[in-house]
Amino acid sequence: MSIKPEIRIAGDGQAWAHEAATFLRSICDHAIRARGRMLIALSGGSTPRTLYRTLAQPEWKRRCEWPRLHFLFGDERCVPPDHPESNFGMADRELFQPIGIPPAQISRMKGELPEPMEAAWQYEDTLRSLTDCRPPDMPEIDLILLGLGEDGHTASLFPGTEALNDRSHLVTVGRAPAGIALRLTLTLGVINRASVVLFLVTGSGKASMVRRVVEPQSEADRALPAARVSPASGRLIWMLDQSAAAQLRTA
Ligand SMILES: O=C(O)[C@H](O)[C@@H](O)[C@H](O)[C@H](O)COP(=O)(O)O
Repeated sequence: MSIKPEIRIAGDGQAWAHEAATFLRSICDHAIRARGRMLIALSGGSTPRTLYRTLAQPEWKRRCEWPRLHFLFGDERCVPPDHPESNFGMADRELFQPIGIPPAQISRMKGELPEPMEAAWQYEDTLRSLTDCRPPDMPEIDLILLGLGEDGHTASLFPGTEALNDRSHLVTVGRAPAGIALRLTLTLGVINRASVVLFLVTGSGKASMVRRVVEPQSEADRALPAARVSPASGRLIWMLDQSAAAQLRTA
């Protein structure tokens, strides 16, 4: 049973980035008040980069309790951290360095390891250690940021791949049809255990896929990776700009 998503629509461009940053801070403040600290898994891609740049601006830097946050990643390309395609590398340039987040507050996926499954196992250990969670229980991440690909992928869970149906790992190796093929990714089990999942999607190019995922009309729609994100006891929120929301019927 899929939970009902919360749809938030902001103006295009900087208006969306400001609304997304304001909403993200409210989620962080709530989690920090409840638990004293917050585990947040970052997404890669160009959409979140706009948000990270906004959060790194002076008027935002002082508005978040950064020392209370511990940064994880939803996925990572199998490349070194200084590679231009590295999700950690992008977050480090756009968010961690400008704000001064210390390495002790960051747990990155080691995309540089020669054996990707070894990197996946190491990250599983990191997740379990940070959440003090033993098998068979599923670690609970406070907030997972996700993007949406035009093919309906999210994190590095691509349509028709084994990673999408991996139920025996917390972290697995995904295969992308283009670009860097091998990628480390959280599995749906971990994503759907999160307290809050926040999709960040902008641009008219995503509008038809947003409608298919948010308002599925067929089994094919419901089988899309992003459509299978449905936190069992958490919140599912879509932070859209007007262009990406243009084909939604119910918003
Ligand atoms: O590593 C990545 O790139 C992300 O995990 C990926 O799932 C991304 O969110 C989508 O491909 C959307 O990317 P854009 O935000 O660049 O459109």
